[in-house]
Amino acid sequence: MLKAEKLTKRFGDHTALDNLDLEIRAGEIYCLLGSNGAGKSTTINIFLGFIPATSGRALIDGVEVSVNNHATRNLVAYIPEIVNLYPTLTGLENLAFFSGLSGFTYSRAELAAFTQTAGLQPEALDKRVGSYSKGMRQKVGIAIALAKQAKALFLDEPTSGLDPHASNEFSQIITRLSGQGVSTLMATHDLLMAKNLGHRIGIMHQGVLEQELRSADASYSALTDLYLATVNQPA
Ligand SMILES: Nc1ncnc2c1ncn2[C@@H]1O[C@H](COP(=O)(O)OP(=O)(O)OP(=O)(O)O)[C@@H](O)[C@H]1O
Repeated sequence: MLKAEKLTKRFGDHTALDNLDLEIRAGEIYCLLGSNGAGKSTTINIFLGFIPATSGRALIDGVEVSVNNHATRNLVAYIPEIVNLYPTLTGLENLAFFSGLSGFTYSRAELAAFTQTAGLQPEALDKRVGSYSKGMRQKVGIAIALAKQAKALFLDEPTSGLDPHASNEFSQIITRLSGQGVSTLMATHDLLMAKNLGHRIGIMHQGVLEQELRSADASYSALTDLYLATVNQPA
């Protein structure tokens, strides 16, 4: 479903992403770990078509990603730490607007059903997003993914700053989407979440995917040791 082939990104003479080979199957949740500046967001930004790769290819459902490629943009949804919505529009209006950009027109009842699946309280639907908590904004982000019928989800530190309850709710929804065949690439600093939510985990260091493992194959403590050994390598 998601594939990177020798994907490389240079900013000037700095290599932010170095020959990344990666494959994520339909329904798989893949968590990318790595210290600040390891290349996680760069990877996501290339898949989203926000920035061009210097060399190599990113493919979504067999279609090569390029900047402003609407074919691949329509297949994906993006949930960053703070979901970017229009604060003066309500949750429902934001959802109608963003799903409309992908060519979908839904009735109010259909939009409300997406927000319900995403876990947003019905009484919030007609309130302006400016009054929403971080967790509520993320639920609108998930509702947008559902409404767009996204095949791939890109999450960049989505639970950073969420309380444990909201974070747990978020994980449950991602797991449910995975059961429906949605592939997820999530950049996170939360090793426990990666272990509990991810099917596979990659650890990046200085632009290189240094380690890949199935989360079922390592205890939390073994994952922590591997992470520290990877990110503490000398430059
Ligand atoms: N637009 C840019 N121009 C120049 N350098 C950049 C740009 N974007 C990222 N970089 C550099 O590329 C490297 C990888 O950054 P990236 O944001 O992908 O890291 P990250 O793993 O997501 O880090 P964090 O955990 O802090 O979000 C860093 O050295 C960063 O400074």
